[in-house]
This record gives sequence, C-alpha cells and structure tokens, in this order.
Amino acid sequence: MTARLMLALALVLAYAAVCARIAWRWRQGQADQRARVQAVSDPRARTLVVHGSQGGTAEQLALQTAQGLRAQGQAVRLLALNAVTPATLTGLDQLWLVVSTYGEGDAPDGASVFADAVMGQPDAAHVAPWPALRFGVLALGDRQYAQFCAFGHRVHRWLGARGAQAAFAPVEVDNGDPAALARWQALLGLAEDDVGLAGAPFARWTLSRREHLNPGSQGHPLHALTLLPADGPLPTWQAGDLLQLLPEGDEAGEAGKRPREYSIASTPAQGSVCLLVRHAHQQDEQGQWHQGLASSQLCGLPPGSTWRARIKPHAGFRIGPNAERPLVLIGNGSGLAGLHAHILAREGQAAPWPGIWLIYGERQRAHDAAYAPTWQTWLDQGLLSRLDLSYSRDGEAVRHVQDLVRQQADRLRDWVARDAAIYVCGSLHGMAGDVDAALRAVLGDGEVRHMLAAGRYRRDVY
Ligand SMILES: Cc1cc2nc3c(=O)[nH]c(=O)nc-3n(C[C@H](O)[C@H](O)[C@H](O)COP(=O)(O)O)c2cc1C
Repeated sequence: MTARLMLALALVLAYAAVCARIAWRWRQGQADQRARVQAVSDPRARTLVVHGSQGGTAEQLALQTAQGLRAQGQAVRLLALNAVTPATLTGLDQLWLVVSTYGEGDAPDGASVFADAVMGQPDAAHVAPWPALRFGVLALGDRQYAQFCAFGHRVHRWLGARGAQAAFAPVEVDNGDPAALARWQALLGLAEDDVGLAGAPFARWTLSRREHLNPGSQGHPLHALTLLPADGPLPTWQAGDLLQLLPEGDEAGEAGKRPREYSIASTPAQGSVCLLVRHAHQQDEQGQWHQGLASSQLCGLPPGSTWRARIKPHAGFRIGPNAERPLVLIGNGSGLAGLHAHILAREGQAAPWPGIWLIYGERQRAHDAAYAPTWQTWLDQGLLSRLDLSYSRDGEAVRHVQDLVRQQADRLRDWVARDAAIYVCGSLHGMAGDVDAALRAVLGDGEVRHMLAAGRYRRDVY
C-alpha cells in the first residue's frame, strides 16, 4: 500500500514538474517576444513598419523587417495596423507594411479595425494627406484564393489616394514564396536572409491511433488522430498552433510547399499531437464528388502509417495576453480541435480557473457528440463553467452557434464585461461570418473592434 502511495505521489510530482516546465517555457517565450519588439521599436522613429496579420506570419515578417532595418542603423517603430491612426502617419518619412488577406479578399483580423475605422471612412477633411510619405507593401496571400493578395493591393491604392508616394508596386507573396521575400529584402536594402519563413524542418510522424467519432452521422466522417514523431522526442508547441502535413504522392510535394494545415487538439502535456480530421469530399462543377488527398489518407491508412509533418506556430490563435482571462470558445465541427487545446492548456494551470464557456455546433445529437462524457468531466471539475450546444439537423429552433450567441446575449455581455476573451474555430463559410455578425449585434461594433485590437477576439477559421 505504502509503495503504491509512494508511486502515486512520485507520478503526481513528475506531472507537476512537467506542467511547471511547460508553463515556464511558455512565459519565457512570451517575454522573449515582448523583449524583441521593445528592443527594435523606437516610438520617435520616422520610419514605421506595420503588420496586418491574423495567423502571425505577417507579424513575424514585419518584426524581421524592423530588425533588419535597425541592424543597418535606422531608427524604426513597429506597430500592428490596428494600433495605427491617421495621426500616427503624420510626420513619418517611410512606411513599410506587411499585410495578409483573408475571407474573400478581406483584411486579416489584425488590420480589420484600421480597414473599417480609417480606410473605410470617406476622405474626411480632418485626415490630412501625406505627400512626403514613401511607402511599400509586402502583400501575403495564396494563389488558390480568387482574391489573391487583395487586401495588400487595397492598402497600396488607399495610401496612393491619400497622396503618399509608392516606392514600388506591392510585392505579392504566394504561400511564403522565398523569391518574393528576397525581392522585398532587396527593395528595402536589407541584408540577405534578414527576412524569411524557414520553419522547423519537416520530419516523419507516425499515426499511432485513430477513432471514428461520428458513425451514423449525416455529416462526413470525423476522426480523432493521435500522431507521434517517428524519430526523436516530441517537439513543443502551444495551444492554438497547427500541424502542417504533406500528403504522400502530392505532385507539388515538399518543394511545391502545399502542406495541409490542421489545428492541434492537444498540448504537449498529453504526450502526442491529436488532430480532428473530417474526411473531406468536395463536389466539382459537374457535380462529381472527390475525396481530399490528405484527409482520405489520414482517415483511411492504418495506424503505423507515416507522413512528413511539422508544427507551425500560429501566434494569432495562441492564448497571448489572455492567459488569466475567462474564455468564451465558439466553434463547429472539426473546429473543436483548436478549442479543446485551449481547454487542456487551462487544465494544466493551477486552479482556480478563470472560467471557460464552450459554445459548439454539430449536426445530430445522437451521432455527433463523442466528447459529451469529456465535457461532463470538465464541467464537474469546474474547468468548464458552461456548455451550450446546437445541432443543425435535429429540427430544433436553435440550429447554429450564431443562434446561441444571440440567444445568450445578456450572458455574453456579462462575460465580456468581466474581461473575457473570445476564440472562434471552425468553418469560414456558414459559421465565422455569421458568428461575427451575431457578436457585433450583441456586443456592438465598437466593442468587437476594441477586442480585436486588444487581441481578445481571435479566430482560426478555414
Ligand atoms: C481562411 C483563410 C482565408 C484566406 N483568404 C485568402 C484570400 O482571399 N486571398 C489571399 O491571397 N490569401 C488568402 N489566404 C492566405 C493568407 O493570406 C496567407 O496564408 C498569409 O500568409 C497569412 O498571413 P498571417 O499569418 O499573417 O495572417 C487565406 C488564408 C486562410 C487561412
């Protein structure tokens, strides 16, 4: 008995040590990032580097750009576009912008406040033009989208119309293309390799377990996958990060750099990368159904199969400044992955927990609620403080998460008044836009903008 007690105690202590180490590394990472920005940014500088980012790539490239300019002895200031007002631009000599594009050519969340509140306004007399300002845009995008780099082009046109002088045409970056980044470096006179997106190298990962979560559902099959590195130790990551995976036999392959991205549903404390993968089927223009290459492999090949993959940091959906705040987590379908990671990360923190409210939508209660027992455990533990579910195919009046947001308007306003942060993960079409509209209806446009600018409203939508 004593031996078993000792063993139990040793396990608890070992677990606590692992949690403490993860928390320490996370805090260290946050502090390092703040220190890097502070070291480079001079509030009086007449050169401003701004980023308009959602996932964090534009932010990373803007920081590197500012560091590169600084290394050459230039004084620079670094800001998020959402923190920029017309007054910030007055009196500047140079403005370098790194911006991505989302939705249907829309601003990323890190620029949407500026896009609405500044660019969206008619040219009011109080906004003086900036004829002495030289500017250039690094426009991040992906050619798979119809509106390629559209927001970068919009910013470029808008600044031109305000009288500013374009130093060059927007530099379009297709999916991180190194040649385009090299062009940006050359145009700004930066040293070679100042700006780049070299991530962790791709390594082999093995599928160790797969569970079909929704047999009998009207929806396409959803699977929970557990993956482990085939060689070497488990790398570290934070809740909110993604796994980039190269399907076998992809024509483009590693050189073509078309990895699929999946939200990671676990934290390193679980000891593996867990994904929720929908076996995707898409209909073409002739009405023929096609299986997704990556998802049919992930949902079909047996455990023991391997793929090349790597962790992709996703700063825009990490906890960031919200570690001590109550969280409202909203999502649907496989978007549960990104939300579960945040719940599990909280579980690793010392109680009392600040409170988590999960608002989640699926198709049918009878087939699409595999995690109901897990949620009940979290509710019993007090890790989750509230759970609201919607099912779109059960004939109920409340069908979608956006309906829940409107139905729970008073409670939501109360959570936000108590400084909650809102995280949305799941479908871009049919969810993210409608949830955004519901949040604006309930909280007001001004509050939503304020939360976006403060990093208290974050999205991982696809
Ligand atoms: C949901 C989603 C929508 C996107 N929409 C577009 C688009 O309309 N046009 C485009 O050129 N790129 C689009 N992209 C690609 C991003 O702009 C690109 O990945 C960029 O590097 C992201 O930078 P960030 O991490 O700083 O936000 C989209 C990406 C995602 C995930």
